[in-house]
Amino acid sequence: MAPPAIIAPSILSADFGALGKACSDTIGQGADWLHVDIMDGHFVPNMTFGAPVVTMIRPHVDRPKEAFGKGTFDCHMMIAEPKKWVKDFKKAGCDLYCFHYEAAISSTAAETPEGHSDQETSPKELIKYIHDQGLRAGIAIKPKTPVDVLYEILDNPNKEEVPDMALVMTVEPGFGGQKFMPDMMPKVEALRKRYPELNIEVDGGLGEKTIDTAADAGANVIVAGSAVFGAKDPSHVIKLLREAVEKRR
Ligand SMILES: O=C(CO)[C@@H](O)[C@H](O)COP(=O)(O)O
Repeated sequence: MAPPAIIAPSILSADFGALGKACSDTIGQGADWLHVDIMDGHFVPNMTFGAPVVTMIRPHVDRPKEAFGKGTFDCHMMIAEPKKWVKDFKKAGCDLYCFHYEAAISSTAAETPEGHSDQETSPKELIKYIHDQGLRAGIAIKPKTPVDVLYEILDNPNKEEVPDMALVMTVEPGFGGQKFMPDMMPKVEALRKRYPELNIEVDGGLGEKTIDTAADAGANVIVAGSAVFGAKDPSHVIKLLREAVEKRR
Protein backbone atom coordinates (compact mmCIF):
# COMPACT_ATOMS: atom_id res chain seq x y z
CA MET A 1 0.00 0.00 0.00
CA ALA A 2 1.17 3.53 -0.78
CA PRO A 3 2.34 5.55 2.23
CA PRO A 4 -0.13 7.90 3.97
CA ALA A 5 -1.10 11.33 2.71
CA ILE A 6 1.19 14.12 3.87
CA ILE A 7 0.11 17.70 3.26
CA ALA A 8 2.99 20.17 3.20
CA PRO A 9 1.99 23.81 2.61
CA SER A 10 4.76 25.82 0.97
CA ILE A 11 5.54 28.83 3.13
CA LEU A 12 6.76 30.64 0.02
CA SER A 13 3.19 31.94 -0.24
CA ALA A 14 2.94 32.90 3.46
CA ASP A 15 3.26 36.40 4.88
CA PHE A 16 7.04 36.74 5.30
CA GLY A 17 6.45 39.61 7.73
CA ALA A 18 4.82 37.23 10.18
CA LEU A 19 6.35 33.93 9.16
CA GLY A 20 6.53 32.29 12.59
CA LYS A 21 2.82 32.80 13.19
CA ALA A 22 1.97 31.69 9.65
CA CYS A 23 3.86 28.42 10.29
CA SER A 24 2.14 27.67 13.60
CA ASP A 25 -1.29 28.64 12.21
CA THR A 26 -0.86 26.30 9.24
CA ILE A 27 0.07 23.35 11.43
CA GLY A 28 -2.97 24.21 13.60
CA GLN A 29 -5.13 24.15 10.47
CA GLY A 30 -4.21 20.51 9.85
CA ALA A 31 -0.98 20.56 7.83
CA ASP A 32 1.45 17.71 8.47
CA TRP A 33 4.69 19.34 7.34
CA LEU A 34 5.91 22.74 6.31
CA HIS A 35 7.57 22.92 2.92
CA VAL A 36 10.39 25.43 3.21
CA ASP A 37 11.63 26.69 -0.18
CA ILE A 38 15.28 27.72 -0.15
CA MET A 39 16.38 29.54 -3.31
CA ASP A 40 19.84 30.95 -3.96
CA GLY A 41 19.40 33.06 -7.11
CA HIS A 42 21.80 30.72 -8.99
CA PHE A 43 20.13 27.35 -9.28
CA VAL A 44 16.81 29.16 -9.72
CA PRO A 45 16.13 32.76 -10.79
CA ASN A 46 14.79 33.83 -7.40
CA MET A 47 16.01 34.16 -3.81
CA THR A 48 14.28 33.42 -0.54
CA PHE A 49 16.15 32.98 2.73
CA GLY A 50 18.74 30.82 4.45
CA ALA A 51 19.32 28.93 7.68
CA PRO A 52 18.99 31.97 10.04
CA VAL A 53 15.33 32.37 9.09
CA VAL A 54 14.72 28.64 9.61
CA THR A 55 16.29 29.01 13.07
CA MET A 56 13.83 31.83 13.84
CA ILE A 57 10.70 30.00 12.69
CA ARG A 58 11.56 26.57 14.11
CA PRO A 59 10.41 27.40 17.70
CA HIS A 60 6.94 28.29 16.36
CA VAL A 61 6.32 24.64 15.43
CA ASP A 62 6.90 21.61 17.70
CA ARG A 63 9.59 19.27 16.43
CA PRO A 64 8.20 16.02 14.97
CA LYS A 65 8.04 13.19 17.49
CA GLU A 66 8.92 10.62 14.85
CA ALA A 67 10.49 10.58 11.39
CA PHE A 68 8.13 12.27 8.93
CA GLY A 69 5.77 13.19 11.79
CA LYS A 70 3.69 16.32 12.25
CA GLY A 71 5.80 19.47 12.25
CA THR A 72 8.48 18.13 9.88
CA PHE A 73 10.44 20.94 8.22
CA ASP A 74 10.74 19.77 4.62
CA CYS A 75 13.52 21.98 3.23
CA HIS A 76 13.51 22.08 -0.57
CA MET A 77 17.02 23.19 -1.44
CA MET A 78 16.89 24.96 -4.80
CA ILE A 79 20.57 25.78 -4.52
CA ALA A 80 23.70 25.21 -6.59
CA GLU A 81 25.86 23.78 -3.79
CA PRO A 82 23.66 21.41 -1.84
CA LYS A 83 26.38 19.78 0.26
CA LYS A 84 27.64 23.09 1.59
CA TRP A 85 24.53 23.86 3.65
CA VAL A 86 23.56 20.51 5.19
CA LYS A 87 25.12 21.18 8.60
CA ASP A 88 23.74 24.73 8.84
CA PHE A 89 20.22 23.54 8.04
CA LYS A 90 20.48 20.65 10.49
CA LYS A 91 21.47 23.15 13.19
CA ALA A 92 18.62 25.47 12.18
CA GLY A 93 15.99 22.74 12.65
CA CYS A 94 15.51 21.16 9.24
CA ASP A 95 14.28 17.54 9.39
CA LEU A 96 14.24 16.57 5.73
CA TYR A 97 16.89 17.97 3.38
CA CYS A 98 15.72 17.64 -0.21
CA PHE A 99 18.33 18.57 -2.81
CA HIS A 100 18.10 18.72 -6.58
CA TYR A 101 19.60 15.90 -8.65
CA GLU A 102 20.64 18.49 -11.27
CA ALA A 103 22.64 20.51 -8.71
CA ALA A 104 24.40 17.42 -7.36
CA ILE A 105 25.45 16.13 -10.77
CA SER A 106 26.77 19.49 -11.89
CA SER A 107 28.99 19.69 -8.81
CA THR A 108 30.21 16.13 -9.57
CA ALA A 109 31.06 17.23 -13.11
CA ALA A 110 33.37 19.84 -11.61
CA GLU A 111 35.53 17.07 -10.13
CA THR A 112 39.25 17.80 -10.58
CA PRO A 113 42.10 15.32 -11.32
CA GLU A 114 43.28 15.94 -7.73
CA GLY A 115 40.01 14.50 -6.46
CA HIS A 116 36.89 15.85 -4.82
CA SER A 117 36.79 19.19 -3.11
CA ASP A 118 34.52 19.44 -0.09
CA GLN A 119 31.63 20.61 -2.28
CA GLU A 120 31.91 17.98 -5.00
CA THR A 121 29.83 14.93 -4.45
CA SER A 122 27.59 12.44 -6.24
CA PRO A 123 23.89 12.10 -5.36
CA LYS A 124 24.49 8.86 -3.44
CA GLU A 125 27.41 10.35 -1.50
CA LEU A 126 25.34 13.40 -0.69
CA ILE A 127 22.43 11.25 0.54
CA LYS A 128 24.81 9.37 2.85
CA TYR A 129 26.27 12.66 4.07
CA ILE A 130 22.76 13.98 4.84
CA HIS A 131 21.91 10.75 6.69
CA ASP A 132 25.19 10.94 8.62
CA GLN A 133 24.08 14.35 9.94
CA GLY A 134 20.91 12.74 11.32
CA LEU A 135 18.59 14.16 8.66
CA ARG A 136 16.20 12.49 6.25
CA ALA A 137 17.15 12.93 2.60
CA GLY A 138 15.03 13.81 -0.41
CA ILE A 139 15.98 14.08 -4.06
CA ALA A 140 14.13 16.38 -6.47
CA ILE A 141 13.97 16.45 -10.26
CA LYS A 142 13.06 19.42 -12.45
CA PRO A 143 10.46 19.04 -15.23
CA LYS A 144 13.04 18.44 -17.99
CA THR A 145 14.89 15.72 -16.06
CA PRO A 146 13.75 12.18 -16.92
CA VAL A 147 12.58 10.03 -14.05
CA ASP A 148 14.87 7.11 -14.85
CA VAL A 149 17.89 9.01 -13.48
CA LEU A 150 16.41 8.17 -10.08
CA TYR A 151 16.24 4.41 -10.60
CA GLU A 152 19.93 3.73 -10.07
CA ILE A 153 19.85 5.89 -6.94
CA LEU A 154 16.72 4.26 -5.52
CA ASP A 155 17.78 0.69 -6.43
CA ASN A 156 21.03 0.94 -4.48
CA PRO A 157 21.20 -1.93 -1.94
CA ASN A 158 23.11 0.33 0.47
CA LYS A 159 20.21 1.94 2.33
CA GLU A 160 22.36 4.76 3.73
CA GLU A 161 22.72 6.01 0.16
CA VAL A 162 19.03 5.76 -0.72
CA PRO A 163 16.75 8.81 -0.37
CA ASP A 164 13.69 8.75 1.89
CA MET A 165 11.64 10.74 -0.60
CA ALA A 166 11.56 11.66 -4.29
CA LEU A 167 10.18 15.03 -5.37
CA VAL A 168 8.78 15.38 -8.87
CA MET A 169 8.51 19.08 -9.70
CA THR A 170 5.24 19.93 -11.41
CA VAL A 171 6.39 23.47 -12.31
CA GLU A 172 9.80 24.91 -13.16
CA PRO A 173 11.25 25.67 -9.73
CA GLY A 174 11.62 29.30 -8.70
CA PHE A 175 8.21 30.81 -8.12
CA GLY A 176 4.89 30.09 -6.47
CA GLY A 177 1.55 30.44 -8.22
CA GLN A 178 2.49 28.70 -11.51
CA LYS A 179 0.36 26.33 -13.57
CA PHE A 180 0.47 22.61 -12.73
CA MET A 181 2.13 20.46 -15.44
CA PRO A 182 0.00 17.31 -15.90
CA ASP A 183 2.61 15.92 -18.29
CA MET A 184 4.80 15.23 -15.24
CA MET A 185 2.34 12.54 -14.07
CA PRO A 186 3.91 9.66 -16.02
CA LYS A 187 7.02 10.20 -13.85
CA VAL A 188 4.94 9.85 -10.69
CA GLU A 189 3.13 6.79 -12.08
CA ALA A 190 6.43 5.13 -12.99
CA LEU A 191 7.87 5.78 -9.54
CA ARG A 192 4.75 4.53 -7.75
CA LYS A 193 4.67 1.36 -9.84
CA ARG A 194 8.34 0.61 -9.19
CA TYR A 195 8.47 1.75 -5.52
CA PRO A 196 5.06 1.12 -3.89
CA GLU A 197 6.24 2.33 -0.47
CA LEU A 198 8.24 5.39 -1.50
CA ASN A 199 7.22 8.85 -0.34
CA ILE A 200 6.59 10.68 -3.62
CA GLU A 201 6.18 14.42 -3.37
CA VAL A 202 4.70 16.71 -6.00
CA ASP A 203 5.25 20.45 -5.92
CA GLY A 204 3.81 23.26 -8.00
CA GLY A 205 0.29 24.23 -8.99
CA LEU A 206 -1.42 21.79 -6.64
CA GLY A 207 -4.90 22.67 -5.43
CA GLU A 208 -8.54 21.73 -5.65
CA LYS A 209 -8.50 21.43 -9.47
CA THR A 210 -5.29 19.42 -9.84
CA ILE A 211 -5.11 17.19 -6.78
CA ASP A 212 -7.11 14.34 -8.34
CA THR A 213 -4.64 14.07 -11.22
CA ALA A 214 -1.67 13.93 -8.83
CA ALA A 215 -3.38 11.51 -6.45
CA ASP A 216 -4.43 9.21 -9.32
CA ALA A 217 -0.80 9.07 -10.44
CA GLY A 218 0.28 7.97 -6.96
CA ALA A 219 1.70 11.06 -5.25
CA ASN A 220 1.30 11.02 -1.47
CA VAL A 221 3.23 14.11 -0.32
CA ILE A 222 1.41 17.19 -1.54
CA VAL A 223 3.00 20.63 -1.53
CA ALA A 224 0.61 23.54 -1.97
CA GLY A 225 1.52 27.18 -1.54
CA SER A 226 -0.96 29.61 -3.05
CA ALA A 227 -3.87 27.14 -2.76
CA VAL A 228 -3.44 26.99 1.03
CA PHE A 229 -2.14 30.45 1.93
CA GLY A 230 -4.48 32.18 -0.53
CA ALA A 231 -7.57 30.34 0.71
CA LYS A 232 -10.32 31.87 2.83
CA ASP A 233 -10.44 28.58 4.71
CA PRO A 234 -7.02 26.89 4.63
CA SER A 235 -8.25 24.02 6.86
CA HIS A 236 -10.82 23.11 4.21
CA VAL A 237 -8.19 23.03 1.45
CA ILE A 238 -5.80 20.94 3.55
CA LYS A 239 -8.63 18.49 4.31
CA LEU A 240 -9.65 18.27 0.67
CA LEU A 241 -6.07 17.56 -0.46
CA ARG A 242 -5.68 14.87 2.20
CA GLU A 243 -8.98 13.17 1.35
CA ALA A 244 -8.10 13.02 -2.35
CA VAL A 245 -4.87 11.13 -1.59
CA GLU A 246 -6.32 8.88 1.11
CA LYS A 247 -9.20 7.83 -1.15
CA ARG A 248 -6.71 6.24 -3.55
CA ARG A 249 -4.60 4.29 -1.06
O1 LIG B 1 9.19 25.08 -5.09
C1 LIG B 1 8.27 25.76 -5.42
C2 LIG B 1 8.45 26.76 -6.50
O2 LIG B 1 9.74 26.67 -6.92
C3 LIG B 1 6.95 25.53 -4.80
O3 LIG B 1 7.07 25.01 -3.50
C4 LIG B 1 5.95 26.62 -4.85
O4 LIG B 1 6.09 27.49 -3.79
C5 LIG B 1 4.58 26.03 -4.82
O5 LIG B 1 3.66 27.06 -4.93
P1 LIG B 1 2.23 26.88 -5.58
O6 LIG B 1 2.45 26.46 -6.99
O7 LIG B 1 1.55 25.80 -4.79
O8 LIG B 1 1.62 28.22 -5.43
